[in-house]
Amino acid sequence: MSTTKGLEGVVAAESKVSSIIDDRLTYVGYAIDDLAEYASFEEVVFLLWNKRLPNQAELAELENELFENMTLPNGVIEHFQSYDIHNIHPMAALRTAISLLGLYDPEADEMTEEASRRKAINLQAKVASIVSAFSRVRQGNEVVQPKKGLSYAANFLYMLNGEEPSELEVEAINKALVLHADHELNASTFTARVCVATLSDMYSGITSAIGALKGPLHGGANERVMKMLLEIEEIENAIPYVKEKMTNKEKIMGMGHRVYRTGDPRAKHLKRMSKELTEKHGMEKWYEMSVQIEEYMKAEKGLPANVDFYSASVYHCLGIEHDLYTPIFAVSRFSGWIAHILEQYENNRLIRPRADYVGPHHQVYVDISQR
Ligand SMILES: CC(=O)SCCNC(=O)CCNC(=O)[C@H](O)C(C)(C)COP(=O)(O)OP(=O)(O)OC[C@H]1O[C@@H](n2cnc3c(N)ncnc32)[C@H](O)[C@@H]1OP(=O)(O)O
Ligand SMILES: O=C([O-])CC(=O)C(=O)O
Repeated sequence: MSTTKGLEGVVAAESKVSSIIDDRLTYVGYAIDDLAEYASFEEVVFLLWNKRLPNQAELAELENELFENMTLPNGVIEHFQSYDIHNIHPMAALRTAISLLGLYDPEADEMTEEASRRKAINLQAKVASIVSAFSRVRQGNEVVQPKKGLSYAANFLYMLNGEEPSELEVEAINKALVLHADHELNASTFTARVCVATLSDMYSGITSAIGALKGPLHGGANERVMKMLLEIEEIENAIPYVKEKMTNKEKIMGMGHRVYRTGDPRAKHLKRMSKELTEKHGMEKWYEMSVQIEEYMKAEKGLPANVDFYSASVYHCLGIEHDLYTPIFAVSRFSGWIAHILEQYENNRLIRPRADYVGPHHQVYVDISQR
């Protein structure tokens, strides 16, 4: 048997959700550049789940359903209060909270289209509330209820900070949510599909996917990009810092990608946003430092920046706690995971590859007293 380490280049599913062809990303055939420029996150959610853009009435209905389902069961908030929250990573808390949420849903194992749709709304609505409630509880603040009339992005910031966000803040978060929503068969989406291909339930699929997104080679990279920028501290330290990392064979977070060769088409949108926000907040050094790292890695190693790279300085300017960066990624990616889970259910077959056994053969069992 031949193996492909990391399944590189292996085509493991057919999908109508998103595509990466010649380094161009589309959601259901719509260019990411257009969606990032013009679409609300709710429109993208509708697109990914229904494979078409909504009309006004359909969009209003989805917005309302998401709003109506944002309030969390008390048990989820109480569970945040039940452990040493300061020593818990919010991705671990989110993973457990979603699993817990499944226990409150009498239809968790129901497989009808209608039940799946209700679960999809429930999960997408509540993930923003869970991430913000975790942060509020950790800071010793009251959990904030969503506000009618605000968009999903605005409500997320409102529940997080307890005050209505500015237009620029909403634009930044909406754009980030649109850009992170789906990405073909990335590691966490694949994980979700493998899980539900056993005909397990949607809560299990999403919980598994959160676990995969949490890792630093995937969604966990954005938090580490900010950690790196803070360690670098001043612009003149950037290149020596990167050179030393490369000499030590350490990876530069936010750089490189399994699929993109010329560059990640999402990065330029976040780069623009980073420039605008860092200038507005007098934090230009984070942007300038990032540009230097990006240019060095491209020129010296041929490695382009990925979506995680500039999102770090964007979120930093919005005053978001650094360990919430990956949970924000998850808030957005729920939409893609759900779209893929629905697609998997529609045309399911168990996903079960083989392993090339490379261990010893013909071992003779020896009694424990003789070992
Ligand atoms: C949303 C997302 O998930 S985007 C990705 C987020 N992850 C990161 O930003 C973490 C940093 N990047 C990486 O670790 C990788 O580029 C990945 C995981 C994204 C892709 O990995 P793979 O396709 O498996 O590439 P792999 O890790 O095998 O790297 C190939 C070569 O490029 C080098 N390389 C790849 N990425 C980096 C990096 N960020 N910094 C330094 N060197 C790198 C590797 O060291 C390796 O070099 P070698 O052939 O001399 O040993
Ligand atoms: O596709 C990947 O491997 C990782 C990625 O960029 C994403 O999930 O957005």
